Amino acid sequence: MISIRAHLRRSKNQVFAFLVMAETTAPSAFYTLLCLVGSIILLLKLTKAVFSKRRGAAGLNLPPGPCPLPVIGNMHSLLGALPHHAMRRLARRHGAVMLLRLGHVPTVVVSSPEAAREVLKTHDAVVSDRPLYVTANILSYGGQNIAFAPSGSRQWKELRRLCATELLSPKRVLSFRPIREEAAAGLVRSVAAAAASLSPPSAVNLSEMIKVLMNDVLMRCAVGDTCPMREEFMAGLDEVLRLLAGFNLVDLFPGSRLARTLGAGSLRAAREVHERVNRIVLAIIQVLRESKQGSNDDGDRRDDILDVLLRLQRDGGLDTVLTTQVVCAVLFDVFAAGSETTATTTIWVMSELVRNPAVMQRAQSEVRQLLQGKTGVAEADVHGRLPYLQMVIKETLRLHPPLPLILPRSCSESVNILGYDIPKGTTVFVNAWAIGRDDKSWPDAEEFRPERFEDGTVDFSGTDFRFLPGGGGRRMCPGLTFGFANIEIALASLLYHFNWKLPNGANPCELDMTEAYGITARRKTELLLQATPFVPIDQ
Ligand code: HEM
Repeated sequence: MISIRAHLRRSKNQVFAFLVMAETTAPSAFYTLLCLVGSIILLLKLTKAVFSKRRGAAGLNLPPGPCPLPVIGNMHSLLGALPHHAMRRLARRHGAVMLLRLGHVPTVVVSSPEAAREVLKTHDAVVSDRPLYVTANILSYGGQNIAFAPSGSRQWKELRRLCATELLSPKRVLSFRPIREEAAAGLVRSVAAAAASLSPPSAVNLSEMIKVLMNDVLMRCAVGDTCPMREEFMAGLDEVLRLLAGFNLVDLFPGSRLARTLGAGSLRAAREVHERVNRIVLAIIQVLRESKQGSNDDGDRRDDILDVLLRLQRDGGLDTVLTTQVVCAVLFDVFAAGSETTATTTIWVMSELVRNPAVMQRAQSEVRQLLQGKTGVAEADVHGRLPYLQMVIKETLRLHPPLPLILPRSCSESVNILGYDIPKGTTVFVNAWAIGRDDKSWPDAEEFRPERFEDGTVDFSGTDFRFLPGGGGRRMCPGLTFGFANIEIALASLLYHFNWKLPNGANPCELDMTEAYGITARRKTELLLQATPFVPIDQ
C-alpha cells in the first residue's frame, strides 16, 4: 500500500512537472490548469490506470510501450531528458517500434534501421503526411508551405518539383557560390578581428559568428542583399523554432476546449510571431518588386530564390497557383529549414574537432596541403577535393543530426510496421539520433571516428537507414546539397586560416557537449574557442 501511495505521489509530481514544461507562456492559466489536472487525476482511479495493461482496440496488435497515465499519457516518461534521449531509453526497454501517448496524441517512435526502412520506404506513401498540430497550422500558413503541406496535395508535389528543378537544383546551388565565398571570407575576417582585439588572447564566440554567417548566406540566396528588418526577422524565426518544438497544451490535447482555453497564451504567441514574420517577408517582396520596376535591366544579376518564385507567379507554368501567401510560405521554409540546420551542424563539427585533436590535425593538413600558398578559400579549389573533411561532416551528422527526430510524420491510413498495427492518424517519429548511435550498426558508436565513412558506401541519399540526417522517402530534405555546400566552405575556411583550441588551456575532453531543448539539437552553451591565425588573410 505504501508503495502504491508513493507511486501516486510520484505520478502526481510528474504530471505537475510535465505541465511546467508544456506550458510556459501563460502563467496564470497554467496555475489553474495545475489545480484542475491535479484534482482530475486524484478523482480518477489512478491505481487501476497505472497498473493496467495496454490493450489494442478491435484486436489490434499495437506496438509495446510504457503504460500511459490518465490525461497526460506518457508525457511523464519524457521528463528530465531531451525527447530523443528519453525515447531511446524507452525504446531500449520496449522495442524499436514503440507506442506512446503524448497527451491525447497516439505516437509511434521507431528506433532501428529496419523499422525506419518500413516507415521511410516500404510504407512511405502512407506515412508521408505531417501532423498539422494547431501551432504548426498557424506557423505553416495553414499547411501551405513545403514542410507541412499534405503529401497528396498537388501543391506539395509541385513545390517539391520546383525545389528539385529550380529553387534548390544543383545549378542554382552552384550559382550561389560567390555568396558562399564572400560570406566565408567575411567569417574569417570577423574571427581574425575578434581574436586580434583580445589581449591577452581569449576566446571568440564561434557559435554566434557561424549563426550570423549561415543567416547571411540563406538570406542573400533567398532574397538578395536587401532585407529590411533583418534582426527582427531572425529573432522571429528563432521564436518560431521554439514554438514548433511542440509539447504545447493545445497540440497535446487537440480536441480539448479546456486545453485551448488554458493554452491560449501560446496560441497567441504563435499568431503574433507568425504575423510579425509574415509582415517582414511581405516587405521584402515589396522591396524586390519596386527595385525591379525601377530598372528594366537585370544585367547579369544572379536570380535568387524569390526572383524565381516571382517569375513563376507572374508567368505561370506550374500546376498550382502560386499566390503571394504560398511565396511567403516557401521563403519561410527556406529560412526556417536552412539556416538553423546548417549553423548547428557547423558548430558541432568545430566542437568535435576541438575535442578530437588528432582528427582536427588530419582535417587541417588536408585543407592546408590542398590550398598551399593561397591567401583565401575559393569553392572551386575545395569542392569535391576534401574527402576527409566530408567524412568529418558525415560523422558529425551521425552523432548530432540537427533534427534528431527528423520531422514528425502522420499515417494517412492504418499500416502494419514489423508486425504491429499502427492506426490511421498516428504520429510517427523516426529517432535518427538513436539510430546513428546504435552499437549494432556502428561499432563504438559514441566515439567520433570519421574514418568509419572511409569506404564511401554510406551517404546522405536516405537509402541507408543507419544514417538519416536528412530523413528519407518522398519527404526527404530537398536542401541537403545546398546545406552541405554552405557547411563545407565555412569549415574549410576556418581550418585553413586558424588553429583552434579551448581557452585557458582547458583539456579538450572538458568541452561541454550538452544539447539544448528544441526542434533542433543545437549546443546548449555557446562554443567559445581561442583562434590563432595560421595563414594570413586576403584583405
Ligand atoms: C545540414 C543541413 C540539413 C539537414 C541535416 C536537414 C534535415 C532535414 C530533415 C531531417 C528533414 C525532414 C525529412 C523527412 O521528413 O524525412 C528536412 C526537411 C526539409 N528541409 Fe532540410 N536539412 C538541412 C538543410 C536544409 C536546407 C539548406 C534547406 C533549404 C534551404 C532545407 C529545406 C528543407 C525543407 C523545405 C524540408 C521539408 C520537406 C518536406 O516536408 O517535403 N533543409 N530537412
